[in-house]
Amino acid sequence: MRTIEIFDTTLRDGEQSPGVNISTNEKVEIALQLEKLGVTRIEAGFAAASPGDQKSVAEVAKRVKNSTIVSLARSVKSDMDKAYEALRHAQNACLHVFLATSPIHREHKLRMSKEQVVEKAVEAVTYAKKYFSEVQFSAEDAARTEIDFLAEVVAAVIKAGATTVNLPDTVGYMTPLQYGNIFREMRERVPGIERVRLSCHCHDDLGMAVANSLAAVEAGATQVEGTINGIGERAGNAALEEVALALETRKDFYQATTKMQLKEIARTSQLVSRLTGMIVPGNKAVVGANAFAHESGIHQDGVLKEATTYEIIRPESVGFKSNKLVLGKHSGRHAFKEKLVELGYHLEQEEVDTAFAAFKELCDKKKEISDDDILALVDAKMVRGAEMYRLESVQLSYGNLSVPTASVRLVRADGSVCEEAACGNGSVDSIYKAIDRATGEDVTLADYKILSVTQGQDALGEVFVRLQQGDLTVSGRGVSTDVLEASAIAYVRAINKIFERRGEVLVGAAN
Ligand SMILES: CC(=O)SCCNC(=O)CCNC(=O)[C@H](O)C(C)(C)COP(=O)(O)OP(=O)(O)OC[C@H]1O[C@@H](n2cnc3c(N)ncnc32)[C@H](O)[C@@H]1OP(=O)(O)O
Ligand SMILES: CC(C)C(=O)C(=O)O
Repeated sequence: MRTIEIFDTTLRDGEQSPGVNISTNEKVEIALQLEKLGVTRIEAGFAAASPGDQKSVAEVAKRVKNSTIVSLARSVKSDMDKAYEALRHAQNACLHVFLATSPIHREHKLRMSKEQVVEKAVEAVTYAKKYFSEVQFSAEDAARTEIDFLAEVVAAVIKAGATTVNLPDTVGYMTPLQYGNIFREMRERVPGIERVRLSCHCHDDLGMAVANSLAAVEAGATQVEGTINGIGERAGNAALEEVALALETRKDFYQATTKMQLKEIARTSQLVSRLTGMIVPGNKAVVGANAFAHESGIHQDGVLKEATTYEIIRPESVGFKSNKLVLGKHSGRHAFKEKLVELGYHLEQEEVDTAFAAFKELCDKKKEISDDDILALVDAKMVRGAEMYRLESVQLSYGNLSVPTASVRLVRADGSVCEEAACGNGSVDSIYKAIDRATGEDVTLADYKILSVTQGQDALGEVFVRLQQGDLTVSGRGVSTDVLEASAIAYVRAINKIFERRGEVLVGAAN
């Protein structure tokens, strides 16, 4: 089994994400977490970019002990001098010097011939070696470089003393097969290449950064570069947590592993997201909020019976507490019952079925069902005595210049129907007057409270009412995604309690 070294560039290439600017203290905090995560190298910045970047590299170099600290530098002496200054106090340091090799970059950006590129690369590595025993050379845009010329540059920098050679797919142009072939070609063509670390660095412009990195590993790369959560220039870099998990989960195939402490992945991802402001998409592999969430009934049933039916990674193995069964309209009875037990309900099958039917109705109105929704729903369905009246429908005509008018349709316990309409001072008042007419009851509304049980625009609204009739005081509670419907339900339930309290016999129970 080979051990692949992990080179983390969250603090350098990751910080090249538009809009991201990480302070020195934040960089130190992330670097210490990366050290815990067990990455081999931490690229702390580009010391020559600004005094702030130089300071950050220096602080990280002072604080981190177990990972090698790296600074990037152009093949320019003044850049390398600044990197040296920043890295002086590091326990283990590496200078990362780069120069583009592809025809596009040579012609348009550097305006250099092939000969000048080789000469400058060798000169830079030779200069760097005066200060550093570890020197990484990156042939920027290696992936679009003529293969013969790339082999020439790689051979020359190894001869000059580079200890790591990195072959980046700077613009994310490669397919896995093509990128792997570059590594195969270099290993065949360049004598002595086996003595240096061979590194890959992939960008995600075509969504293939992780696949390309793994292809490089298959083809002999010994180091993978990337960032936490895949952040970085443009579409970002290879997400290191994905690379590590692919190697771990498919050890059988890759025959390679890393020294990463996988249990630290969740914490690292959350820290990077918080300090960079780069939100992790819900469906992101390994660290997204949905990566271990199951929504559909068939999957939930499978996972409850045996997690490996639908999970190839144990959430605990990457630092999450557990998987999640998200209740929604695709969920089935198994998951619903499991949730009820988790919430402390032990219901008979018939009650579960009743609550499940109500749950499915709610799902059609609401995207995601929270624990509070379930509590409110079960409470509303189960904790209820026999009823004299059931609200079948409520309709409202409302305009800011007209008097609100409500009509209600109630079903009595004996199955008969009563329908009434009324105007009122407001929507709720008109509904309550219509219910009074329909039931023939003379009651006083002593209290009315409205609460949002759950969060979001489609939250459940909960209404409490207190009614008085002579010496009798009763209360009622209604829950619905519509507060007016909740108001009507609460009122009808309170009226039912008046009948109960008066001891009037109910013929069958409407529900
Ligand atoms: C693929 C990558 O991610 S590479 C890393 C990218 N990261 C960054 O660029 C962040 C830090 N960069 C910076 O702060 C600035 O670009 C600096 C300080 C490095 C340089 O700033 P300036 O001197 O103002 O130059 P500017 O950035 O405008 O242009 C880059 C110059 O470096 C040259 N250059 C680019 N790469 C290299 C290299 N590897 N080695 C030597 N020279 C290089 C360019 O050809 C250009 O030279 P020119 O001025 O002769 O045309
Ligand atoms: C400097 C190199 C490694 C780089 O970031 C790239 O080529 O994308």
